Amino acid sequence: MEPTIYEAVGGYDALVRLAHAWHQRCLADPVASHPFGHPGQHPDHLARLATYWAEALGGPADYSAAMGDESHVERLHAGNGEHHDLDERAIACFEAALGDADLPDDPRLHATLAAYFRWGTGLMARHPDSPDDVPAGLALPHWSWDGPVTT
Ligand code: HEM
Repeated sequence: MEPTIYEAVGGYDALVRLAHAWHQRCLADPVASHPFGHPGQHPDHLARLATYWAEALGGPADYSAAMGDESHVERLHAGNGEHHDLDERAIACFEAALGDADLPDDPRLHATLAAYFRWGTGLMARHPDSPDDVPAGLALPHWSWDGPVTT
């Protein structure tokens, strides 16, 4: 059977490296650094982000089991107005981070991860007006080698 994206990238540890690399790229960017570094953000942000990505990419469902659902995550990102420039900068930082994180040198894997992140950024931007607009009980969305998983 074909490996999951989670397996192909190298599992949780590889996704933690990717989360760190993305965060470093964002912090170094004049636009993408703005959302980060405010007081009150979760101290385990990068581990939680990697756990979320693991689940979305075919790994264990630990985020949903222990941390939250999609509604929780989208509420964290909601209510900041439209911010297309920020989103594009964050996507560019992610694409650069793919080269920083010591991942398998596999162009299909890199393209799949980049497509996932672009899609995910769109999901996070769905509720610009208020976190109250995010419906309750959303399931964490999954991404496959063929794009979004629809159940
Ligand atoms: C424009 C792009 C993005 C920006 C600027 C951004 C920013 C942030 C910030 C500032 C936090 C910390 C929130 C807090 O603790 O108060 C956060 C948490 C998080 N973000 Fe994003 N994010 C972006 C895209 C994404 C994408 C594409 C995903 C998933 C595919 C994602 C998943 C998460 C998760 C899982 C958390 C942690 C939630 C938790 O603490 O349980 N983010 N993000």
